[in-house]
Amino acid sequence: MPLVATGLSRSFGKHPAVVDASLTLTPGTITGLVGPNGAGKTTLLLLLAGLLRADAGQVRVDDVPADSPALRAAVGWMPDAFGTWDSLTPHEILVTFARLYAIAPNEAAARADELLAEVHLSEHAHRPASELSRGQRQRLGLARALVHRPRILLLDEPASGMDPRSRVELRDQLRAAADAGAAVLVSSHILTELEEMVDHVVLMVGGRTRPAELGPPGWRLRLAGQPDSTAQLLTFDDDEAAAAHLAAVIAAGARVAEFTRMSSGLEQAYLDLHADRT
Ligand SMILES: Nc1ncnc2c1ncn2[C@@H]1O[C@H](COP(=O)(O)OP(=O)(O)OP(=O)(O)O)[C@@H](O)[C@H]1O
Repeated sequence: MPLVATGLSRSFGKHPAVVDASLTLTPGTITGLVGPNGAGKTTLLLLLAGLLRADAGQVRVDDVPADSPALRAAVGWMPDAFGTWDSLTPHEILVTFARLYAIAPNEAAARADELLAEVHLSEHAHRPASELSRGQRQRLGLARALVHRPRILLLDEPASGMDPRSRVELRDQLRAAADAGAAVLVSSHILTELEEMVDHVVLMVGGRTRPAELGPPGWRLRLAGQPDSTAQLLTFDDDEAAAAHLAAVIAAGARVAEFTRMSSGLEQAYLDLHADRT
């Protein structure tokens, strides 16, 4: 278990932003962090990254209490908006961060080239970062987070501002990081997208964490000529079971006009939070 957080709390003045939050990040898995605006997700990510001090609770990595410098060396952190040094180029920015993580100069330059190719910014490698679009900045932020091959990867709304192709690539990049042994935590409001990306979900509401119990996904089946309101809602354990049911319905002579995978278990779990946005 590389990262176990227990009882983390943090207030800003009298306002409790994170209250007794606990979670475990396991190597090789991607965990989603989901909650309404103001739920405390960013504050929790900052506590986990060692970038904000907790009022109470602790973070242990490999069962050793993680003090901030040790934690920061193990963590790759991608904020929701990546602020660049605009007078530097993306290549210089990545080399600078690599050097801060004590990567040797030659290796740092090679790693920067490799990551810029991976996030499709090679063309921009040697132009000022001020020329990057918002989505391109996000991709540079991802490269920055990966530069030292962190064992723990924390990403705050990484897909925001990215175009659809970049989002698909992001999903593949996070899976590759997990397959290489990283423990990944990613916050997002885009539940369908998140569900395709993650292995587990932690819900957050009012500063508190709770594990999400996701039901099986639902399918909607509508026959030709049926009004929308009479469509059947069905649940299946997996795609195979859904496909078998569809085949049987058609074989029995039904004229199926629509067979659609519906809102995910995650979306329902989120709506069940009944949470007020703050
Ligand atoms: N630096 C700060 N000073 C004062 N209050 C803060 C500060 N940072 C966050 N808060 C408050 O703490 C609460 C949690 O904020 P946080 O940014 O962690 O939420 P979030 O879940 O990331 O929200 P969003 O989905 O909108 O990004 C909010 O009520 C916010 O107003």
